[in-house]
Formats: sequence, C-alpha cells, structure tokens
Amino acid sequence: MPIAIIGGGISGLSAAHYLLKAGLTKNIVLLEASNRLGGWVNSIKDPVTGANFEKGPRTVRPYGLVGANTLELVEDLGLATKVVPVLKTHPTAKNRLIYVGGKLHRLPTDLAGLFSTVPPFSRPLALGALKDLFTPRKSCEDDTIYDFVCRRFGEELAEYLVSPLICGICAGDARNISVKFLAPALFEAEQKYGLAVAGLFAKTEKPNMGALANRAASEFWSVWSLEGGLASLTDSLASNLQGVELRMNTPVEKLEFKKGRAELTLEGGGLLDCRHVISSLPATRLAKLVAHQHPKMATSLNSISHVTVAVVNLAYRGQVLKENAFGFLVPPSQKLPILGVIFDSCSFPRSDGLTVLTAMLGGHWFQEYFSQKNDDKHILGVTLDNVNRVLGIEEEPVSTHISVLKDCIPQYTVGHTKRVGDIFSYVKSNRLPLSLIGSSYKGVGINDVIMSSKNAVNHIQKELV
Ligand SMILES: Cc1cc2nc3c(=O)[nH]c(=O)nc-3n(C[C@H](O)[C@H](O)[C@H](O)COP(=O)(O)OP(=O)(O)OC[C@H]3O[C@@H](n4cnc5c(N)ncnc54)[C@H](O)[C@@H]3O)c2cc1C
Ligand SMILES: C=CC1=C(C)c2cc3[nH]c(cc4nc(cc5[nH]c(cc1n2)c(C)c5CCC(=O)O)C(CCC(=O)O)=C4C)c(C)c3C=C
Repeated sequence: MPIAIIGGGISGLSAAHYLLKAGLTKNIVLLEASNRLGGWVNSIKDPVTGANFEKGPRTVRPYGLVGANTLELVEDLGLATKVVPVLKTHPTAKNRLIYVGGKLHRLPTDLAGLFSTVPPFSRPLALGALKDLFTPRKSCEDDTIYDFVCRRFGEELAEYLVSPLICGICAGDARNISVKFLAPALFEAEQKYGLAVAGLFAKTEKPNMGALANRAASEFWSVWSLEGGLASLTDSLASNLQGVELRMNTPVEKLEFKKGRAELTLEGGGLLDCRHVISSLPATRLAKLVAHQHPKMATSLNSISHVTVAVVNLAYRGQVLKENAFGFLVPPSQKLPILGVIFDSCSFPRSDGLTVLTAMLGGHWFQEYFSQKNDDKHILGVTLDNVNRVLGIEEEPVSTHISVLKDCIPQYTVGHTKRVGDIFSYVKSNRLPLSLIGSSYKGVGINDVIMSSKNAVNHIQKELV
C-alpha cells in the first residue's frame, strides 16, 4: 500500500522529496486537486513585458534552523547557482517603509535609529525597553501580539511596528494574533521573569549549516529568491520526484481511517487505500474530509481560520519610484484597503529598466472592503488609486495582473498553540496513520512548511521502522 500525500504545494512536494530521500518507500502517490503543482507558490512570466510576476511568496529568509534547512534542500536539488540573494547592505534590506498620516516613513533598522526620534514615533523606540522594565507581569495563557506589545513597550510600537509587520506576514490583524506563537521567547520571558526583553537573550538552537547556509551567513544575506522566481523551487522538486505517482486534477473528498490503514475517496468516487496519509491541506479543508468520522478533530481544525488576499502585479516602463526600498506596509489604523506594496524591481534590479511592483489588498479586512464588489476591474481601480497616491506615480502601468487568493493564509489567533497541540494529541492518541504538514499549524513561511514536511517524514520513519 502506498503512502499518500494530499496537496501538491511546496509542503506536499517537499514531503515526497524527503520520503524518497529517506528511502522509506518508492510507493508514493501525491494527489493534487488543481491542474498545476506549487500551490500558492506561483511565478508567472508576464506576456507583455517578460517580467517575472510573483502571485504568492517571493523571498525566503536564510536564518536559523529552518532557513538553513531550506538552503540545504536548494543545494540537494542542484539549484545553488540559481539563488539570487539580497544582501543586508542592500538599500532594500535597510529601507522598510510604513505609510502613516499620508506620508511614507522609514522604520529604524540600526542602533542609531533606535535611540533617536523618528516619525511617526514621538520618542525613541529604545525607550520601549524602559516601559518593559517598569511594567508588572500579566499572567496569562496567551495574549494578542498587539496587547502584549502595547502593555510592555507602548502603543506606538504596537501600532506602527507590530501591526504593519503582521500585515506583511499573515495579512492579519495584530489585535487577534497570538503572541505566544509569534514571539514565544518574549512572551515566556514576561511569564517567567516579568521582563519581556529578557527573551531577546534566549538561547536559540545552532543550526547544522550546509555550504549554502554558510555562504548566506558569511555574505550577510537578508533574503533570497531564485532565478525565474520561487516556482523554480517547486518545479525542480516536482521534476525530481522519480517514481512518485503525481495525480493532478484529483481532489480528495473524504478521508476515512480503518484498522491500520486509511481510505481516500477521490472526486468521482474512486477509492485509494494507503498505509499512511500526509495532509498538506489547509486545516479547514482537511476538516471537511474527516468530519463524518472525527467530528471533534474537525471542530478544532475549523477553528484555524484563513483570510483572502488580492494580489495585483504591476509593470511600468522606466523608473517610477522615488525610493529604493523593499516596499511599504500600511498599519490598519490608516483605514486603507491596501495592506502594502512590494517594490520587486528594487530588491531584484532589472536590466530592461522596468519598474515591477506587487500590491496586496484585503487580508483580514477583505470582506470589509471587497464584499460588495470584488471583480478584477474594481480591484485594479482601488489598487491604482492607492498606489498612485502613496507613491506619487503619474505613469500608467504597461501591464497588470490581478489574482484573488481565496483563504490563502492562516491566522494564528490567540490560543493557536493550544489548538494545534489538541489536534496533534488527537491524532496520536487515536493512532491515526496521519501526518499534518503545511501552513496551518507550526509556521506560515516557506521555511516553516518545508521543515514541517521534513519533521513529518522523520516521524513516519520512526513509526514504520
Ligand atoms: C500572498 C502571499 C505571500 C506570501 N509571501 C511569502 C514570502 O514572501 N515568504 C515566505 O516564506 N512565505 C510567504 N507566504 C507563505 C507561503 O507561500 C505558504 O506558506 C506556502 O506556499 C504554503 O504551502 P503549502 O504547500 O503548505 O500549501 P498550499 O500552497 O496551499 O498547497 C496546498 C495544495 O493542496 C491542494 N488541495 C487543496 N484541497 C485539496 C484536496 N481536497 N485534494 C487534493 N489537493 C488539494 C491545493 O490545490 C494546493 O496545491 C506567502 C503566502 C501568500 C498567500
Ligand atoms: C513591504 C511590504 C510587504 C508586503 C505588502 C507583504 C505582504 C505579505 N506577506 C505575506 C507573507 C509573508 N511575508 C514574509 C516575509 C516578508 N514580507 C515582507 C514585506 C511585505 N510583505 C518582508 C520584508 C519579508 C521578509 C522578512 C524579513 O526579512 O524580516 C513571510 C515569511 C516570514 C518568515 O518568517 O520567514 C511570509 C509568510 C503575506 C500573506 C502578505 C499579504 C499581504
């Protein structure tokens, strides 16, 4: 009987890669609902300008255990020469902007910036540490990252630093998102010592670095991408899965566990028996598959909500930007439908002189801004109004591409760690032949989901051998 992987995004593909690498079995079936592999990783070549448009993720961080692991995967696939790094000395690594009060402001990224007053902040950010020192601990199981930062470091930090950052990681509202998940060291330091900054000195695991991760460290990479965009990674993963049966256009509709095995019902009624299932589906999708047999697990899975993001790629002839920056983010207090704009052609300069931007809209506020009208024409109109006003652009784009990514990013709201713990315990105590990977559980970044696949395969290896 095969091991079945549900979902052919980057986590499903990397799970297949790690299964092959572990030499566990060659009998692997990967089932993908759509007609393409890659999931949210989706780089397209714009037919008008030839520019590379990313519809989903565009950069990966090289740091830590998870960052080193992805770079090892890149090396394994023979893609090391295709990596395009952005160095920490590059202007886009230093210039991260927020839009507040009708103006763009640079966030402080160095020590000098932390000790001086830079608008929109009314006092040096470093003074936040003093507030932390004199604030008593609030004992709790979890808190929102907004309330935590507000309490310990001050409202301006929560408003102008953390809120936009949360928009740029999960298109979410910092007033709902869990501090225990996103900043565990700071949260635990408050709970233990009543001093959050103590968490900055918490020990982190030293990664086992491969050659590429060593190069990233010695060359001071800030983030990296690949020639042709991040889809080069998913394409390469897919084309190196020798022997794996890749079934496209095959949505799984039901998952039922029998004694020591699992039965998948495929669209159209076909059945597939397997000895183990690796699900890379968003939690709420998996909930539908298991609800009839495991309603309790389905309820927990359904409590991990997702939000929708509209992504608009724009290409202009010539240089239309006044700033060389990574892009800008908009704090929710500014009440705009755009979450932010990424200046792709600043991080990855082009020889053809095009300016390439990606605007992202909606997220947690998608219903608020787009429930009445969400056709491409309306989304493009809203995007151009906002982008032109914020960036002072007068030129017309020569090419545009609009996508609405429905329920594309999970929201790790307060209590997420407990919810995920309950789901994983349920699987373990019921001895279900099921592994859960992907962005719904233990991290939303590319690095996190690849690591989730590696961990799942290590676990299966221990169970099956
Ligand atoms: C707009 C955006 C920007 C992002 N930017 C970054 C970034 O800059 N850096 C970064 O590190 N991360 C970024 N991320 C996060 C990253 O893209 C995701 O975490 C990652 O792509 C998730 O991959 P996955 O394989 O777990 O899930 P998915 O990509 O969702 O893959 C799941 C797959 O399952 C398939 N499927 C669904 N239902 C079924 C079914 N019933 N049967 C069979 N198949 C099914 C889907 O078609 C899909 O192919 C971004 C995400 C978004 C949305
Ligand atoms: C500057 C503008 C940015 C916008 C707009 C933006 C939108 C956006 N991002 C995600 C998801 C992720 N982004 C991640 C990394 C990341 N994003 C930005 C900026 C914007 N994002 C930067 C500068 C970075 C790099 C982080 C760094 O160098 O410190 C990640 C990975 C996070 C990780 O832990 O690795 C994710 C995930 C979404 C869904 C989104 C939509 C509005």
